[in-house]
Amino acid sequence: MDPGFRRDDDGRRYAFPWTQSFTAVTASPTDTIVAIATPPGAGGVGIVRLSGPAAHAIAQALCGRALRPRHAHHARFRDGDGTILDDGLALAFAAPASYTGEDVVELQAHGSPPVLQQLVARCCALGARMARAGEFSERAYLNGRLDLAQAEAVADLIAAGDLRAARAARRALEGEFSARVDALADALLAIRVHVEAAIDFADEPLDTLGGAALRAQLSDARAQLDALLAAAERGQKLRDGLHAVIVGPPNAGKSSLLNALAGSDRAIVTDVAGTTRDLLRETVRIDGVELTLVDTAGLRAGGDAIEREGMRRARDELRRADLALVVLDARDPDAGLRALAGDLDGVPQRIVVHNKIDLLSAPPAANGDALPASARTGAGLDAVHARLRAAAGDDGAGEGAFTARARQVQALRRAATALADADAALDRERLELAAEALRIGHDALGEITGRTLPDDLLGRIFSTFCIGK
Ligand SMILES: Nc1nc2c(c(=O)[nH]1)N(C=O)[C@@H](CNc1ccc(C(=O)N[C@@H](CCC(=O)O)C(=O)O)cc1)CN2
Ligand SMILES: Nc1nc2c(ncn2[C@@H]2O[C@H](COP(=O)(O)OP(=O)(O)OP(=O)(O)O)[C@@H](O)[C@H]2O)c(=O)[nH]1
Ligand SMILES: [Mg+2]
Repeated sequence: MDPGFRRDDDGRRYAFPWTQSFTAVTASPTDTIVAIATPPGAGGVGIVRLSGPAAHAIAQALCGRALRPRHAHHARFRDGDGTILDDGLALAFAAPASYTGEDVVELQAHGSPPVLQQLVARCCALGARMARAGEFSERAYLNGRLDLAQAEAVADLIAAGDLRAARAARRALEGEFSARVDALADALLAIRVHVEAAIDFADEPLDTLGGAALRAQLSDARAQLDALLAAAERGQKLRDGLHAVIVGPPNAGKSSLLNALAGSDRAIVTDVAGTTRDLLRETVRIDGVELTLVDTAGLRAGGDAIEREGMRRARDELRRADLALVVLDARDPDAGLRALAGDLDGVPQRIVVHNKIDLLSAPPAANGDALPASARTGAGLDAVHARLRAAAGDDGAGEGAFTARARQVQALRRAATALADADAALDRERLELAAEALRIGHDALGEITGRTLPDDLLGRIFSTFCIGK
């Protein structure tokens, strides 16, 4: 049913083989690439990875023996003059059964940066060249081992800041996102075939050509696409983590609260109203969940040119926020809230903190949803933590969530617009227009998995990966 894909023994999906439109991009790379695959710095073990047709010959020269694929060999890695660079494990994979789909060798040496660099240099002397960022995964993609969404999920997995994001990237890597995109693309293909066939019977009304079934299929596809778009939008947030912006009137204690939540003296705190001007971003982890906190300039009328620019940046940041952490002076919270006027409109979530409760003569009265706290004494901060944690955990990390990228969300939006256009064209029995809109929608979906791709996109995507990945 889906000839573009096969499954491996574990049931993992691989895009294979590539469709016709794709061969132009897959001109087979013939050079052998090398890179340090482990992170920079000293470590217990460091891995140098080779991929390409000369990988086995280069490794054989280094190790002084042939390597049996998929067996670990303990070997001495030697320089050109016979000097021992290191001893370690060599592991060979024969094409196509490897990560990249090419011949691959791993030299697992001691994790010493100068040793690893020398091993790379020796591989280059033997005919390899240094890999570009993301080039191993790019080859895995070009060889049909991973589709594009899966390759991007590899990079997202590596970059995941917490376990939730890592799990969601794993699901995208397993192909859950790709499978839903492909199912939708298949449905669109069937609809396109139907419309193209109907065009050939131009004098018949659509009704007599199975029009009702066609319209039902299209409306079904649109509903599926909307659900996928919503899931991908949540997936984008999962990848990026919750973006919480601290706002409030000057001097309310926003910077003090940032410092208290971050557990360090990041922001300047003074009793001068208008201390903070620039945005200050800090990544904090609460119970293993990562979120970004942004401290901003206090919002009020007036102020000098610098402060006004600070407020402009604060409002700008607030428009992109997932959550506003509103800090008010507990001694007069209502005045503070009034000063924020319409600034909080359109922010999806908010947590209101009444700060400086240590200055109140009586304990604070319950005040709606607001959390009484003191950035100075730490009172009430546990509740602020808990609310932030709940907000960050409530952004789609549930069962079945997968990471997605802006590129993918945009492609889904283009597809949704195209399907709406197709529907409108069918309303007016404009079959050619509908066919064209369906083609645009189909292509947009193909861009996500990389089955149909504008030329310049590949390089841009893989260049954001790490070297050695
Ligand atoms: N040492 C090491 N660990 C690693 C990697 C690696 O490259 N080296 N990986 C790098 O990202 C990840 C694992 N990814 C891999 C994916 C496919 C194959 C592979 O050899 N695939 C063959 C055989 C499949 C099998 O026997 O199960 C194939 O698909 O045909 C290897 C690693 C994580 N751990
Ligand atoms: N007593 C008391 N003082 C606090 C508390 N939180 C902050 N302050 C003080 O309030 C003053 C202003 O604190 P900041 O954290 O700089 O306030 P801000 O909201 O960042 O102010 P701007 O950056 O100017 O908008 C400083 O003198 C802080 O020490 C608190 O919980 N209790
Ligand atoms: Mg401040």
